[in-house]
Amino acid sequence: MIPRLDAQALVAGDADALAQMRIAVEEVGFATVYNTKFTSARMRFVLAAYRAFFDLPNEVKDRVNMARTGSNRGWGAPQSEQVDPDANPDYKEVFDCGFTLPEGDARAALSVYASNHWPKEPAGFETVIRAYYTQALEVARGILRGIAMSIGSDADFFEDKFDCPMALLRGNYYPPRPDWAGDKDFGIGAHTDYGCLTLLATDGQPGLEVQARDCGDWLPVQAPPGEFIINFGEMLEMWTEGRVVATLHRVKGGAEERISVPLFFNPNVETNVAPLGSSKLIRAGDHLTKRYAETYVHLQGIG
Ligand SMILES: O=C(O)CCC(=O)C(=O)O
Ligand SMILES: [Fe+2]
Repeated sequence: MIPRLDAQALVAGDADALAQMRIAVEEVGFATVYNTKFTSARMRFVLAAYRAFFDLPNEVKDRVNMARTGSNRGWGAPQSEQVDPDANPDYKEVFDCGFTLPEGDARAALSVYASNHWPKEPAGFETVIRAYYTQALEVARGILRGIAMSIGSDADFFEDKFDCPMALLRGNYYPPRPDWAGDKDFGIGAHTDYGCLTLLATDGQPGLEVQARDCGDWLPVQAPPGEFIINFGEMLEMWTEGRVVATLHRVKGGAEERISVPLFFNPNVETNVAPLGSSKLIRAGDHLTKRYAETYVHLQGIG
């Protein structure tokens, strides 16, 4: 069973919500979350902006193709990412944007803080997506407070490690599963997310499957617009000495097209995500750069 959490109760430190979060982080690796500040109408508006972008002809989207850059901002065409080395490149397409550092911050030279590539059309796309980015970061910060409390840490343990987060906001567009697709073809192949917390909005279409940790079965997970799916990534698993679990998930895809919008809430580049209490150093930026270089086809071999 995937826990279903009340976001506001969680942020307020409500004991039941924290107990459920603890099950989510330690046993399941996933949860769904309701009662955030996002209404279903607001989320439909954001999803519609992504849909309008993905509906453009490929020649138009190609003007912001990330493949011509050394980073991951802009459009990623179908087959531009291979999250599972044992599967074929994913048949989804994506649009990625990231964090803008304060003026003059020297970290702007790093690819994990690369400048965004905004398309000129659809009209208003940049404004809508930037506003969502800012609001989604706030929701993710609140959930991270809840995670910290649920595992017995200070509520603000993560705060200063996420003030300039390498947070990546993605729109995923899954066309109907192509008729040529075989056993090794996925909308997105089986993977764990690279960072700490993923806040995932979807258009309500089914498609996401999560691998049950006990029996290995693939369980469907769904949330309507206005509710979110959350999961925990590799950095948080390392950082908490395996107490928080990063769980495999995938999208095989079905007869209907589908849009999902994950916010990958990754910490500041310099954060040490080595197991707490160990004397090791694992820089968050190094882990993220390595995983990007493994999975984005145009970055393979870089990093
Ligand atoms: O589309 C989904 O539901 C999941 C997407 C996902 O796992 C990802 O983008 O990392
Ligand atoms: Fe994922």
